[in-house]
Amino acid sequence: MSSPDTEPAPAPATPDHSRGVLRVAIAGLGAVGLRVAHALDEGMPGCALVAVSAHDRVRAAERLAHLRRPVPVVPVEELEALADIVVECAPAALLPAIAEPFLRAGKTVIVLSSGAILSHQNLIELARTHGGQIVVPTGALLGLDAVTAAAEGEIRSVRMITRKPVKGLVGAPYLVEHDIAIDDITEPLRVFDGTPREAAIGFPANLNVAVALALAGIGPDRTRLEIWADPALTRNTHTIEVDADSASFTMSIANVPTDNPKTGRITALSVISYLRKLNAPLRVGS
Ligand SMILES: NC(=O)C1=CN([C@@H]2O[C@H](COP(=O)(O)OP(=O)(O)OC[C@H]3O[C@@H](n4cnc5c(N)ncnc54)[C@H](O)[C@@H]3O)[C@@H](O)[C@H]2O)C=CC1
Ligand SMILES: O=C([O-])CC(=O)C(=O)O
Repeated sequence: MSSPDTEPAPAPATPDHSRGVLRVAIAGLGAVGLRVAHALDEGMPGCALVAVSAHDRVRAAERLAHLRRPVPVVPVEELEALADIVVECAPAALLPAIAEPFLRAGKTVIVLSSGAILSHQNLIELARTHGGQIVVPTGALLGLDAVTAAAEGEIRSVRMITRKPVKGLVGAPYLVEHDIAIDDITEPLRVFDGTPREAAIGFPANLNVAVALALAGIGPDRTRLEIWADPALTRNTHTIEVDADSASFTMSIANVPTDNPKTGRITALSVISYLRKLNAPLRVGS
């Protein structure tokens, strides 16, 4: 038996690409998806972009042509066979088609169209049955860690006030249905006062954040929500007021829009920070 002195030095650690690398797929290559794709392509320890889905596959291939490691553009149904985790950042109606195959395989789905979870709650059961996970990132919001922590105690009330520039709200089904014209307003106008459950239907491309807040806290029927159209604003702003037995807090965020005026820049960054934390030696925030 050799003594410790004479034992060969252990081989230097080298990255093992055969296992441990999470294969990431992106479904939807718009404001969020493209930014996340770039971040993954630039390199993220433990994560590799392996495939994307897009509405227009030719255009998507063009948008991805300059990636260092090009990936295939495939229909959403083909993503699961290629990846361990999918970032859903497509139109809300596609949520089941994107999420179901991954959840059935016990994998993880990062859901940006969080409003659509309310009308597809069977996905939660599917995740439970097969050992998959639906992750709703903080997205365009803030402080969901504080809200979920407060929910471990008793939350008495959660209120959110969203103010958006007119072009971020125009065309929302609720406005059309209720004949609320906002194109020519000169003063802030409250266009909605209700719950995230109602807003998920009336403002499907706008109020994912309110549903995320509701899921973190006291649910989509007890959370109160106001939406204002404000012609003087250039940023999507959300203010949250929480009253709980552990703490009361008020938080605000003013989001710089992307090319898609409905979506704040921080949304994609929230996904990127989530992916980066998965393998980080120091993880801050829950
Ligand atoms: N949770 C949150 O905090 C936030 C959620 N969102 C939501 O995230 C989602 C993505 O947002 P954005 O990137 O801003 O939207 P986007 O409209 O810029 O991008 C969506 C992309 O999906 C593509 N698409 C359409 N049909 C498709 C198909 N069959 N297969 C694959 N891709 C298809 C579209 O062509 C488009 O490029 C939306 O549902 C949006 O409402 C947006 C901002 C914040
Ligand atoms: O809620 C959303 O889906 C998007 C939003 O308000 C924002 O980007 O500020």
